[in-house]
Amino acid sequence: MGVTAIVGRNGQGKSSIIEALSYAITGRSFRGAPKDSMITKECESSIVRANIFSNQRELLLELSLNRGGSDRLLLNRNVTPRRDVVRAIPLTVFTLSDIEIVSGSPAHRREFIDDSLILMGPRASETVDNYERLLQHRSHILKSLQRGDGSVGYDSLEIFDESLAIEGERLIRMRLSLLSRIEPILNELYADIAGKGEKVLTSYVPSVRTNLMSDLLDSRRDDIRRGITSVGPHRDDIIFRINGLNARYEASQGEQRTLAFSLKMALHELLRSRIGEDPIILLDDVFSELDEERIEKVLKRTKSAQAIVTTSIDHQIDEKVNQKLVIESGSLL
Ligand SMILES: Nc1ncnc2c1ncn2[C@@H]1O[C@H](COP(=O)(O)OP(=O)(O)OP(=O)(O)O)[C@@H](O)[C@H]1O
Repeated sequence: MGVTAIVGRNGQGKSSIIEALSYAITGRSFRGAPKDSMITKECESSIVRANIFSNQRELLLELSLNRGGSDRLLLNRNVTPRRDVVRAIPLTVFTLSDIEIVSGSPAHRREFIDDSLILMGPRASETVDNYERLLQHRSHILKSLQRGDGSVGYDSLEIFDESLAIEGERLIRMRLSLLSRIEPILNELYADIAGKGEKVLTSYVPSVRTNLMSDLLDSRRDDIRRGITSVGPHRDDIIFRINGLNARYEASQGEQRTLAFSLKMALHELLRSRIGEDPIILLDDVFSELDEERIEKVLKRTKSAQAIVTTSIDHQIDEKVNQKLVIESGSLL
């Protein structure tokens, strides 16, 4: 347990270590980077090998990535499906771009809440997937009705919209329920880091005016003309208010980052109570806009877990973490 800091100047490979670890576990780059950029230039493959202590067990995780070929994911030397690895090694990752959950477009907040739902269990995960699949299907139907190529009839939308409305309403209910569980933890965390008396309120902003089925019906003609579904959870937003002010527009960068961190950590706490242990925490270069006091509070919050943090700020970091490693030109000294 405890915090390991990886310290180094810009461009030495700090983010690459965090990215390699989270890519090996989740199969996704938090920078949105394609697989090929995970392989050293002019090389054909790369290997991530990590000894991980998770679920009270020592695990050996090995991922080999091959340019233009298929990849191999091994857990304790056995080929293992990605979803089993994700389940075996719960993870909380917080990076610079997570500020966009607060400062970015509504799509970032929807992605945060849906990704969080996926971690909450198979039922929620299935609802997120089903809605996404149905929405894509509806988009195909709308486009072919728009073209008028006769491949689908208008009445196919009738049956289809019923399923979409049921799944969409279910997704909204799940998002609302998760938000109501996140909010008290978020408040506790935010007030601890930012100062007592700071109050965060979350509100869900639905695109639905009456109920989803009748709104789909009302907008059907327009949707066919535009080829898109104009109403549903994929058009909703979440507003975070700090002391009454909309954090997207009115909070400082430091406040936005603190709020984004508190959100991720609130989810971390929910996950911990679900699985009975702390997920591993990876924090990539997130201290830049935070003052000394906030950095200390953030680190204190991660101490009960196994955490790796990267930073270029070496100033007194040794006193705040359990061990410090220095990185230079891609190698840990
Ligand atoms: N596929 C690749 N092949 C070779 N070098 C790469 C590849 N992808 C990234 N690099 C290089 O690796 C170096 C380390 O990048 P990384 O983002 O890990 O640095 P960092 O220490 O986190 O820097 P910063 O503090 O600026 O965020 C960069 O110079 C980058 O250009």
